[in-house]
Amino acid sequence: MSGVTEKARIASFGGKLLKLSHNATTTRCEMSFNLYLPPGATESSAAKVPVLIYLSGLTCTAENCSEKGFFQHGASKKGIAVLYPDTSPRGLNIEGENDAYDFGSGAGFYVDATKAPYDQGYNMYSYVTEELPEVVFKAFPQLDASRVSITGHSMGGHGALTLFLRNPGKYKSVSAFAPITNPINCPWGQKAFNGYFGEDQQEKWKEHDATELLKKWNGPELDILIDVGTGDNFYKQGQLLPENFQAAADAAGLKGVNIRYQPDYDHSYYTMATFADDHIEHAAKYLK
Ligand SMILES: N[C@@H](CCC(=O)N[C@@H](CS)C(=O)NCC(=O)O)C(=O)O
Repeated sequence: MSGVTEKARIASFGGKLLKLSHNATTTRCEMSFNLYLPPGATESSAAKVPVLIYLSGLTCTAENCSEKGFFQHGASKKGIAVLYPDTSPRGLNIEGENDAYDFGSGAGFYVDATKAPYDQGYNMYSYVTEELPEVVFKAFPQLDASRVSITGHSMGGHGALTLFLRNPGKYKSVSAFAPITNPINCPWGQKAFNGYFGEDQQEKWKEHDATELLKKWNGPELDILIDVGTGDNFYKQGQLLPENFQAAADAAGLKGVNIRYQPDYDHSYYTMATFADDHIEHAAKYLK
């Protein structure tokens, strides 16, 4: 596999979960990622397999969702590969990068930092939209680069929504679990954008804010599935702000934002595991 090191191959729901790594240029370090290949998705398979990218939340690596998100269950049935990237560069030795759970390591926020010192490698936007797919599609010719969807949780839900809304047509569909939908107006987002862009870069902040991006959307009709648990403490604390996202859609006359408030569900992977099949089904409508 060109440039990709395989560290483990684990049988899962009839397919294989591969634990992989590669040396990334954009993030200036070795990046780990996981890839689920559904049954039959071998190099010699006649038909190529579409891909769903799952972006994880704060503190996560590629492992969290692979181990307990239950995406492989639906992906196996639908014949969809799942790509699980890491959430930040690792070990760059930037001062302070390991000091907090919500900034730096494990908290790349799917942006390209422009403020020093984080501009030295914190480029998760370019990594996820360009470098990682390039590496993966080269190493795994059984995957179909023309059929890619995106989903994610919390910070990764913000990543999924913003990558989709910034790149009309690049992803066939988008969905999210408990996404940070209006980072410029919540503590997590403000801390991250302050550190990665700088306080004086408000226009730049808006370029990575799903609610702001929605206001300017002029792509095809939307069909966005979002699940938020009413028992989610981060929702209750105003970190996710799905009402702002819905209000922006309504004000812009955009149909197709389907936010489901799931009674009692919290911010944990019990929620992803419960609704993963629905999100696979949503992606499959556009990938198959
Ligand atoms: N560690 C943080 C919580 C961070 C958190 O809940 N992270 C979510 C994503 S935003 C997560 O998926 N954590 C890892 C897990 O549950 O496996 C805290 O103590 O408040």
